[in-house]
Amino acid sequence: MKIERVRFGMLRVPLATPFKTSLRTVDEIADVVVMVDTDDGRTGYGSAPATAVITGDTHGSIIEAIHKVIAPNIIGMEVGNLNAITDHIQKSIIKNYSAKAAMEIAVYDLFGQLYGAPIYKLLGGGESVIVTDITISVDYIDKMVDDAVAACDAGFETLKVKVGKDPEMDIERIKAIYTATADKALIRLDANQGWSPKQAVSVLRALEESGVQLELVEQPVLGEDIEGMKYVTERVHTPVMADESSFGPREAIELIRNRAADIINIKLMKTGGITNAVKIADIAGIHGIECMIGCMLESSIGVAAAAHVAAAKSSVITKIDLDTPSLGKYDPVTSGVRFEGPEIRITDAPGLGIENIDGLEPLDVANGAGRHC
Ligand SMILES: C[C@H](N)C(=O)N[C@@H](CCC(=O)O)C(=O)O
Ligand SMILES: [Mg+2]
Repeated sequence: MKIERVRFGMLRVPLATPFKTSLRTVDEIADVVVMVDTDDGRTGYGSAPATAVITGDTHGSIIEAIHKVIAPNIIGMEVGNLNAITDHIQKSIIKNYSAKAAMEIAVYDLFGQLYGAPIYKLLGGGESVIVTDITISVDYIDKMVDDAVAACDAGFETLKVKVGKDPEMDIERIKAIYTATADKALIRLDANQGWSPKQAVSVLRALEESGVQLELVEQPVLGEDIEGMKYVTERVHTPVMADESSFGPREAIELIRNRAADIINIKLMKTGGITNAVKIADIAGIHGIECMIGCMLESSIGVAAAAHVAAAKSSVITKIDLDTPSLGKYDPVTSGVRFEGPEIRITDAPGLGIENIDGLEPLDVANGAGRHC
């Protein structure tokens, strides 16, 4: 089975309610979809969103990196030589992690099809049902409380509450949500880099002193501020998780060495795909550090790949934030991994098990389509 060509599509799914973080507000999932075709008529699927404020990637940059650089480097390669292909993907261009992730996901999908096994089994196997949290967007307090209560009623037992807009308001937001959802849900916070180190310590200490129990706080300060992460980690009881501070294995090692975070959030769009995600889980495992697997606001194609990694690495990846398929008005993918409220069920279909993607709009990239968006 040889890689013959790469095609592109755009996939858009409206959200049930806008997704709001300290960094951005979004009302639709919009992914570049890659279809990697083989000489024996198979197609592997991968996808990537434009999360410019986190990864620096746009739809145009994802398409250009794949079309001009990554695809020409792997066309003609045997799918069975997975390690050689992922090596080519990673080394063909620096950064461009979302483009690399989309391509790796598609190639792993093909690898699974080649051997007739789901990706999580090829990664070592594991439990095929995992449980995700759900995001509560940052908003007016009443709206956040209503969203949190509705999420609990829908069966979610862990809420990932977005903060980082205004420290004083954030304290009030969390106290109100904590009271309204008492004993029904575990609360994790994500400040998306919105606080200074001193603000983070003061907000978290205020919450701790008022008896609010938090599971963890994600990325309290700027991603590049490793000293700031360490400052917060050393001064609060609440476990601190690195998200924007941790992209690939190198950043994970630096964070662990500096004791700058207690937990690492692995996302395929930051690692450049499955290979580095597994490496980070292994590095963290060696150091006794737990990980979360997360996602960007992205389609269920990329999230399905992350679910396979989570299932295979469950001894280290103990926290799951794979909620975007639940935030969309519908799931355009109706086979493979199933997203049913908090439960994510991985089927034993080969690779990712994707048969069809509803509403996928083909992009004629060779003739210039999509490369300027
Ligand atoms: C969607 C997920 N729950 C999440 O919050 N992911 C990111 C933000 C992604 C985005 O802005 O697209 C995170 O910061 O953890
Ligand atoms: Mg985060």
